Amino acid sequence: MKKLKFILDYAKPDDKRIIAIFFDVAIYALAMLISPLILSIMVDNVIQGIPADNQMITAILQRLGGDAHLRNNLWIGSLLMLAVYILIAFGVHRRTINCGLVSETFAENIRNAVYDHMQKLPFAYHKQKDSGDLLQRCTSDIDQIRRFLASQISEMLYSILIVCFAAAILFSKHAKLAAISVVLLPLILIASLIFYTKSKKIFLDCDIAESKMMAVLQENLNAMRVVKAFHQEKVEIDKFEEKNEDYRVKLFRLVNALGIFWNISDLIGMIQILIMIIFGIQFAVAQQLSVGTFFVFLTYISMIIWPIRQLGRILADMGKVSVSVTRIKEILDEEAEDLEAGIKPEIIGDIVFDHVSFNYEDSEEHTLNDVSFHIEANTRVAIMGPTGSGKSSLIHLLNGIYDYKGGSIRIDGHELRTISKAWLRKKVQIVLQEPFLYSKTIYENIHLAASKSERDEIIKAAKTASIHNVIEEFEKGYDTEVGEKGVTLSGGQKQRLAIARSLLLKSPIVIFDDSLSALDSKTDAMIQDALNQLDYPVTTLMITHRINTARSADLILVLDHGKLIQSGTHETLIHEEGLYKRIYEIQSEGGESHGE
Ligand SMILES: Nc1ncnc2c1ncn2[C@@H]1O[C@H](COP(=O)(O)OP(=O)(O)OP(=O)(O)O)[C@@H](O)[C@H]1O
Repeated sequence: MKKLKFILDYAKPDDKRIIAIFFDVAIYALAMLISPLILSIMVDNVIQGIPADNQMITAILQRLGGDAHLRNNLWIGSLLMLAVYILIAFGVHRRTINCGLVSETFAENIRNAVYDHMQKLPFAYHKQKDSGDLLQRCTSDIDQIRRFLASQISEMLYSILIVCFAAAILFSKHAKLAAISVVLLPLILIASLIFYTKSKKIFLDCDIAESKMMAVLQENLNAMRVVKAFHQEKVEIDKFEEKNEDYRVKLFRLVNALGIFWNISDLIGMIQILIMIIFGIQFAVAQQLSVGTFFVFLTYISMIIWPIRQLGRILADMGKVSVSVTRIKEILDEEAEDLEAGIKPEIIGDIVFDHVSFNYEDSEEHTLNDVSFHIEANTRVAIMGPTGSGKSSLIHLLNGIYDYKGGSIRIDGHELRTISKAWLRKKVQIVLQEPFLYSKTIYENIHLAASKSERDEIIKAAKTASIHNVIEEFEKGYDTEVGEKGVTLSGGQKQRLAIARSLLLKSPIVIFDDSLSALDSKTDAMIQDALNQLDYPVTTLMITHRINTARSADLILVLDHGKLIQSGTHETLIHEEGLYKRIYEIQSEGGESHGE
């Protein structure tokens, strides 16, 4: 019931639309039931001249000019049949449109709701979740419900109307033959229910096999660079073929099971029709049944068998819809981040870490352990340390992507947790090591977060990031498309574009997450000079493995295993026994240690 309410909440069908669907299905079912009746009247009462045993039929025949007139003008009967067929087409057409409107409205609303909600979920949620699974929930699961709304619900209604009315008409015409005509139908119903209950696992296996195949495909497309670099084409092809083969086998099992079910139910259905024909002929010979009524029996029984065979299918689909609703609800039930809650103070950029500790949800160990330091506003800080020492984790605490577990982080004296996340993320910019660029123009990519910026501000930011000259060399300059549709930028060019994008916001705190790593020393130095000459105060934090980048910093923080093991300036640290001095010595000898 809750799940139905969930579907209706998003489908938002108004009462008029629901009434219209009932009306369309009723017209369709009625017309389907009337057409064999007209044929039967034509055969019995018009062509054979047998008097009608029903007052209403007699009255209608008389209104149309009487049996003799109709016999001489058979086109009148044909015209009536045509009108009924037009009614059937009208009912089906209207039903498709109205059900389509409800199902498509549902799909659009739920897609928007899920997408909207996913944007507001914390980064930690996205990090934990498999993106392929999320994608499947947003596409296949929604489509499963959409298809059910588009066809199965009206089909169910149609089946109920047809089965009830056809059975009632048959029993009113010839109760004995009617009873004989439905004697095997419970068998078909039972076969259908058993089949769809038993085959649930086969359906599920198919879905799982398909999603595994899609996961390999998705991973392969994302990792194409690694595949090529390590010559893994053959391994990848084998991996895909294995999953594809598994999917084919599961699908074949399903097709096979479906084939067996359809054949068995076809056979029972045909035996049922045969039984009806044998008894019907006997009743006809005994003058207890007219040819027209016999024809009505034949048509109605075929019409009843189909919905009964389908019932199991509809129930199985209802099971799948229920699973899909649960999977979509799981996303929507996740608690969204309240980005606006909190204070919005002016920020200059004074940062204090006071005995800060942090660990990820899925990890018991401290990623950062009792880290304390003070960064004065408008200074430049280098963060160094071996890989996995906690550098990136530390900076992600600073813009509220993750929440610290112990201690206190204060920006300009304000406890970080009390500051609105939306506000904080405007004030603390992170330039990632591997920045993401949209498939848009260079201009739009830089312009992204600071939509109000003028063109000259964009050019100024690009100059500071030492990318302006490169952009100018492209034929379309700032209007050059990047990504899938356009030029491919080098790692260093992407980093510089991302730096320009971040600088445009003029945030008081800018963090470079090893985002100068793909630049040569000359460009690195040029950017640092430009940063020193910014016409507004900015506190800069740079994660780096290079002594050359760190040496001019006002403060160098050295992390190891989540602890702050050294802090000071280049001059003090090279005279102190420790990791910094070792890295310095190795890099001075000509090599570049990456802090290992
Ligand atoms: N999302 C996550 N969930 C669980 N553990 C994580 C997550 N991200 C990082 N870690 C773990 O936290 C520790 C610190 O990682 P972090 O990325 O902060 O190190 P780092 O110093 O920036 O390393 P690198 O120089 O290689 O980027 C590592 O042991 C890492 O495996």
